[in-house]
Amino acid sequence: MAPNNFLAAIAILAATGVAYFVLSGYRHRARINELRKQGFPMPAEWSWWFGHNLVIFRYTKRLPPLANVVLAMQEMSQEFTETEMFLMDMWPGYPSSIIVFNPEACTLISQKWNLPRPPQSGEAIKPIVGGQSLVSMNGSQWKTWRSLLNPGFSASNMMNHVPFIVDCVQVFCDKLRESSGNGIISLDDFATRLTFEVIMKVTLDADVNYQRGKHILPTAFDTITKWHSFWDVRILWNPLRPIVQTYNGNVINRYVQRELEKSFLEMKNPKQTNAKPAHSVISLALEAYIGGGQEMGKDGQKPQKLDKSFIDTVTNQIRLFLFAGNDTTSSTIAFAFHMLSQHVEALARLRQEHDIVFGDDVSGAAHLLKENPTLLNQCTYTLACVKETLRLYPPAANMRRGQPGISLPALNGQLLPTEGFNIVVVQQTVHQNPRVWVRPREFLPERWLVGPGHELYPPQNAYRPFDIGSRTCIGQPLTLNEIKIVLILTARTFNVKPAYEEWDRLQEQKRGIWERVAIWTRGEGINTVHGDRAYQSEKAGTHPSDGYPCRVELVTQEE
Ligand code: HEM
Repeated sequence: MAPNNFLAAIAILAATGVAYFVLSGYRHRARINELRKQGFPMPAEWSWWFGHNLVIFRYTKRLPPLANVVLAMQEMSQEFTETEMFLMDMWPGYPSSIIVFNPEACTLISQKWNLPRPPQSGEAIKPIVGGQSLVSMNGSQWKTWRSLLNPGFSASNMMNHVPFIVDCVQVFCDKLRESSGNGIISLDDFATRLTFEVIMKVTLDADVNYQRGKHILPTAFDTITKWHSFWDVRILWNPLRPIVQTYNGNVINRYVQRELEKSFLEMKNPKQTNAKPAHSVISLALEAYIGGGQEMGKDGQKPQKLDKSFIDTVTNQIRLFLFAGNDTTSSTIAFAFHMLSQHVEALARLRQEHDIVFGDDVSGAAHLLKENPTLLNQCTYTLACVKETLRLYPPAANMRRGQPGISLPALNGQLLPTEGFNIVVVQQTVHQNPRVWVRPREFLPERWLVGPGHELYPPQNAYRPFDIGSRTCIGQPLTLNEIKIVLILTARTFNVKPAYEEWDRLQEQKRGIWERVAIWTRGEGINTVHGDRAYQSEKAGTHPSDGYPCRVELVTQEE
């Protein structure tokens, strides 16, 4: 092709692309404008050029710079108490979404209609997970994989993991003990290392000793999540991001696939390899793959080797578990410590429960738990503290795709068409909806122990940190066991006190000249959300700000 023709072809292609973009943008905004005129609830400040993107900016500016975007959504929700849902036109950066905090509508979305997940729920975590996984699958593909992976996460299988989790938490305790009286630590970092160790064992049966040292897999994983954001364009548009994430993704894939081949070999030749009983997620999924001719094997024959598409998808699933099992649980552990540090009466009652269930000898609890994991079920107040922490600091949102012919009933009776929109359930707002929750912003574990009829009794369907329905979080039993074990083995030994004031002073001293000038001209920024310095910040999921700097002290005999 002559150079002139080539340039002309490029110009035509570019002009067609621009025309298509302008036309679809016009069509999109025209539809929103029409809905706006019809009274579809949405922020009043909307424009043909920017949709509602400037509104988000206005709200995020009222929060600390690293506050999670869900906190801005929660603030916005206060303007929509009549409908308990509203539309945000975020095109072209993100599909326009109906933000929902009405518990009754949530039951329709996840339970009654079980709406599909939108493509964005997979795309948003693709750099972390690598490709198709449970989170992005829908229909029969999701069903097949979910039933293959369910056994590994069943409540009964989780009991098999209790002794190992206890061992990991004991290392966590040793580290806290070494830190006591020794300066500020990042509790989020300690908890992240613990939960990574646990999830590696639960999914791959691998001992990585990450709390004490380095390991190639969590290091690669940590690099990927540090280069990840669900919304921050400073990270998302960094040209180096895909290179760093692909390189580290390949490191993880190679590791997971080696483990997969090893388990497959052990399973095919149990006598030769002296294989132990299978408890890990990967072993149980392989067992179903080898044994279950109906779904994964060919013609009912036991497969002799793993096929490529199975290997690739199972690798993505494992990467998903490593991410979800680590990020959400570690932040919840840090927030649970935070809540107990602020509510001494709850901490006292928690300790009392542990005295009753495990006896006065604090050092004996680990052994008792390993011998009899069902003791966990007797710790009802401990569970109540975990539930209340998850109510106030839920780490995950729920996203679904609207469908033709499906309309959401708003609180005021309006019917809102969902076709073409994503639906985002912001758990923070559902969990603190003052219409249905009594004293919504207070940490009150006792609400989980009172009976129906009591004013604190939790309203139906308004508590959904793991969401409800067939797509409920697969990791719920693991999470609850793990955090309960952490509290049982730490609460009577350590006092954890937030050290934000000291931390902020240290950061102030480290400021360079330009930073000081900038602060002198525009003033100190906001660093709390509703008075909470440990607000949910942006680090892949919703972690406590600045990694929860704190000091650890040993509990004295008088306490
Ligand atoms: C505090 C801890 C956790 C919270 C609050 C949480 C929350 C959630 C939520 C809200 C969903 C969406 C459900 C829906 O769309 O209906 C979900 C799904 C999921 N979670 Fe979790 N999660 C946690 C821990 C874990 C752990 C430990 C794992 C795995 C090791 C895990 C794996 C998953 C998976 C695979 C899904 C997708 C399930 C499906 O679509 O079938 N999560 N989680």
